[in-house]
Parts: sequence; C-alpha cells; structure tokens
Amino acid sequence: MVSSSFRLVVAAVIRGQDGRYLLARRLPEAHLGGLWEFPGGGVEDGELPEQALVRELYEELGVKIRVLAPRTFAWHRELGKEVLLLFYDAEITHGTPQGLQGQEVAWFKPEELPRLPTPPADAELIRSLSASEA
Ligand SMILES: Nc1nc2c([nH]c(=O)n2[C@@H]2O[C@H](COP(=O)(O)OP(=O)(O)OP(=O)(O)O)[C@@H](O)[C@H]2O)c(=O)[nH]1
Repeated sequence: MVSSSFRLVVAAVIRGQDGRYLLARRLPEAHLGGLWEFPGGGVEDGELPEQALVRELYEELGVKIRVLAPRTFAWHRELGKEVLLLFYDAEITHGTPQGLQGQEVAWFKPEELPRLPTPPADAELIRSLSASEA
C-alpha cells in the first residue's frame, strides 16, 4: 500500500567476471544491521531511479557503474514503513568496490547466497540467482 511513509529504494545486482555477486553488509547499528544486501539506497526527490543507483554506488563503494536492465522488484514492509525495492542488473565501469562508510563488501558465488543472512525482501531474488546456476 502506498502511504506517506513510502520510499523508493534501488539496488544493484552486479556479477563479476568470475560469476560472483557483489554484496555489502549493513552496519551493525543500522536497521536490519549485519545483513548482507545488494548495494544501493533511497531515490531522492527529482532523481531517476537509475541516477540514484549510480550516485549510491559511488558514495557507498567508490565505483562507477553502468545500469544494464531492470531485474526484479520487491516490497519491504516493516515498522510502519513501506519500501519498494527496484533491483537492476549493473556492471562496474571504473574502480574497485570499497566500503567507504566502514561496511564490509564481498563477492559471493551464487550457491553461497542462500546461506547468507539477508533481508527478507531479497529472498526471491536470491532464490532465482542461485537457482539459475543449478
Ligand atoms: N540497498 C538495499 N536495501 C535493501 C535491500 N533489501 C532490503 O530490504 N533493503 C531495505 O531497503 C532500505 C534501504 O534503504 P537505505 O539503506 O537507504 O536506508 P537505511 O536503512 O539506511 O535508512 P532507514 O533506516 O531510514 O530505512 C532499508 O530499509 C533496507 O533494509 C537490498 O538488497 N539492498
């Protein structure tokens, strides 16, 4: 349900040449702290989703990316907040990802993804990424 607490969040599904996916770990003190997620963040006023994704990846990980195509979406409802998550396939064009806010960043094989602690809203995406390898 769209309400005044609605937020639009974008996240990148980035697959390295070795077939691993890039995830970042939420800081322990954050909401859903310690969970591994696809890097991204909130779309700000006046921004297109793809622009927000490019900005977030640069601010959080110091990389430039190219957004390739929409992959899927998911709703996240918690604590009275409604979040619509848009996941995009993307690739890194410049730089090596680093957790510029102190967060851990790592590449995971598709079969490792289902064993990671991840936000509930990511479950279906993770199932499909790991199943496409089977
Ligand atoms: N970037 C990202 N966010 C996700 C994923 N899955 C998921 O549920 N989220 C949720 O989407 C929101 C991301 O927004 P954010 O990172 O800008 O917000 P935040 O938690 O720092 O701020 P907040 O505490 O105000 O929500 C969070 O509620 C986060 O838990 C994901 O795979 N990637």
